[in-house]
Amino acid sequence: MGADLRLASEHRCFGGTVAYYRHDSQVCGGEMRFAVYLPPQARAGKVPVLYYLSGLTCTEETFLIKAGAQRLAAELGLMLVVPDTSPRNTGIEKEDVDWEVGTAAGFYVDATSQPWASRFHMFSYVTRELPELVGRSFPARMDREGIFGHSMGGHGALVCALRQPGRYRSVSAFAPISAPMRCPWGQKAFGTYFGPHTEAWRAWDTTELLRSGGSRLPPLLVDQGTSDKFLVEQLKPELLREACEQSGQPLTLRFQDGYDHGYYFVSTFMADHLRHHAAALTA
Ligand SMILES: N[C@@H](CCC(=O)N[C@@H](CS)C(=O)NCC(=O)O)C(=O)O
Repeated sequence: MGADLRLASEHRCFGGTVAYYRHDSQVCGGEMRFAVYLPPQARAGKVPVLYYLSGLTCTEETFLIKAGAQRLAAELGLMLVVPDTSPRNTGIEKEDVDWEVGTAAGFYVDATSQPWASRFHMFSYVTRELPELVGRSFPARMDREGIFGHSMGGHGALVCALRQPGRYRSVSAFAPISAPMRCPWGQKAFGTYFGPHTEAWRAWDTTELLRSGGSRLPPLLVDQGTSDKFLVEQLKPELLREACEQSGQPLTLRFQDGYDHGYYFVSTFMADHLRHHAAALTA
């Protein structure tokens, strides 16, 4: 472990280890938290890295206690890296008044509008600073990275991949916010983090990135519950399908009958997603 990491807790899990860390982030200007699952194979050598980006209101712990990913990650030899969903305790006025912006709602973008631009740089954090830290602190194969996420984190995974074509070997999402510019969650967050000029928002919207950049990602796997209360107003998977069709991006979009938005849904289809990533990361 690097000297720059502070270990908060460590737990044996399916022969590997779940550990929670804190460190001083340069790009976010203060303390950040993340979690790592090291599979048993990491004791013998380097293993591929799969980043999971969580949704609104989550912490770095939510996925590891609710998604049930560790058993299969241990079998497949995948390292799981789970960042927190935003900086916390920044002192920014109103950071904690609304669950849709601020704390636990970083949206995996680099804010340009003050006061958020002083701390909310989650894109640079999850794509640059955190991977660098992981690469020098753990037995990680940094030439084999995959990324996935849920809801706000599904949007984050897709945008991180689309902004860096060729970087991630595998990409998937659970109930992603597919077109943030065209839904209330995204409009509120982007207005807060980038200001009112919507032209600047396009660089952070999956459907806009697909439309302007074309097919640039490995085949996508996306699962969406049909009883998800956010489906129609916030998530809009039909816009993702349309953008993928227009740009020639391969997409497997599965509607799962009767599933809602929460971790009972995520955990049900977790194995399919882990196998989707392992096929690309361990080949
Ligand atoms: N607080 C919101 C729900 C927020 C929510 O559903 N968050 C999702 C991600 S967008 C989640 O994973 N929550 C944590 C959990 O289910 O444990 C509400 O009032 O409806």
